[in-house]
Amino acid sequence: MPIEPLPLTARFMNTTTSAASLPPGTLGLPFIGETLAFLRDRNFARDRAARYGPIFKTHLLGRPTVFVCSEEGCRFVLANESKYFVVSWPPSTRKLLGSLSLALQTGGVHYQRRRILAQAFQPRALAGYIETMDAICCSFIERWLQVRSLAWYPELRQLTFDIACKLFVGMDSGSHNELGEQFELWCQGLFTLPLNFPWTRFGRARRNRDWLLQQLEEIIRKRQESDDPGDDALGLLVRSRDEDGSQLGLDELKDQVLLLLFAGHETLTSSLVSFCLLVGQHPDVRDRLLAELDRLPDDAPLTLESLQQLTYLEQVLQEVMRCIPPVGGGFRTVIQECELDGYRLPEGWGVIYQIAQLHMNPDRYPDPDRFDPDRFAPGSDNPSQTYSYAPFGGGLRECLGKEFARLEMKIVAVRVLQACDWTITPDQDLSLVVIPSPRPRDGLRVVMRDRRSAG
Ligand code: HEM
Repeated sequence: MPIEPLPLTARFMNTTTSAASLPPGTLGLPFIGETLAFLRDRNFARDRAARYGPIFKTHLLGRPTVFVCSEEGCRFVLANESKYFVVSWPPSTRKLLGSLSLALQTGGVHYQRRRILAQAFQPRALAGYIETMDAICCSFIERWLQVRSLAWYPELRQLTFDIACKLFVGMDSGSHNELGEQFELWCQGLFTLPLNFPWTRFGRARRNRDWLLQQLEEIIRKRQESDDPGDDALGLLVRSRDEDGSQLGLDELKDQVLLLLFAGHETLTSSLVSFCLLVGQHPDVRDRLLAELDRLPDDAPLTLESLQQLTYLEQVLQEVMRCIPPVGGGFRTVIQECELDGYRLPEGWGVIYQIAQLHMNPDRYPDPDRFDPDRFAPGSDNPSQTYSYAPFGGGLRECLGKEFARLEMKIVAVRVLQACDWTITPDQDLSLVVIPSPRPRDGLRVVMRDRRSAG
């Protein structure tokens, strides 16, 4: 997302005066504040924004925190990375990702590493991923059509993990070996209280991290010792040099690869299951998607160009991520006191820019709970070019894998639509679990039928 110049009006400006008041809201109980409600209540931000307005204060994970839910507010936070704000994931996430992970690096090192990692997401690299993504996806679909009745979320999770393992570290069927199991347990600790005991989720996840790093070390060492480190993302990282000409060290490579495996499948699975849910609930949208797919040349391999022509699919995916953003928001710390919309943001406080609430603004999205892909129709007042729409964040830390994610979502969507007719099984809980990323509570149980054999 391009960063537009900021209006330096009196409402959005740095200030060292303490005349401005703190945002409205409550800090909750001593020490734990409102942490438990935040972790358990999916309407936490919605309810408080309705009560206090789009900028409110609370107390989370050990410190006072301001939620920012307005378009201008999100733009201010995202455009002022490193000036007033710096990324600061919760303590459990920080410890499990590792300090050498791009998501935690800041300043010049972050900039430099981002340039290196970005090479794995250039258009030429992306074009080279299509065949693998397509082949893995089609093999999962064949299996689903044989099983016919399944919980889709865990299946989609395996699919995205297999793709990430193959494209990032060259490993086949990652979800079917111990790596997949350990990885799942590690993910479960990412957003928890950082209590390091053998019986806590966080404590177990720390041990899973140690195990995963050992495996990654073996894989990385082999590549480093080989004359040909390979063409996948790991090969690229092993060959890369920073501006001083030095290579990334083993510890950093392990953290960066772990991040890619995580980022490369957790959020993607969420967006795919939401697509299957929402399209399954809207037959009119599915019919329009199928009509668009009929225009794809028969049996021709998918390419970046042919996928680009699927403009209605693009709209549907945008609306899916508006309604159920895979990442609910981003965590920051105020590094220099500033003023936002007349409120003081003190140095040291936490800030969360809230994507989920941003996407529910009725002024931008009339009847915001309605699933309506025509909101993103070309030529209309398309909100995707503004800060009212930010599923991938924005500014210096905009999602590095955005184009990879969009590509994989499109390929899976095309193949699923072409091959499968699915019905959402009644009598299941479709309400969303939101941490670490949204998914239907019962895993989206569906019954499948092969469209191709139905003629
Ligand atoms: C639908 C899928 C995805 C969504 C919605 C998504 C969303 C996001 C968001 C909102 C951020 C910014 C967080 C912040 O502001 O602190 C982010 C960062 C990031 N994403 Fe994604 N992401 C997706 C898929 C991916 C994929 C497939 C990859 C890589 C394989 C990836 C890699 C990253 C990385 C490395 C960062 C950190 C960037 C930095 O700090 O400079 N993401 N993502």
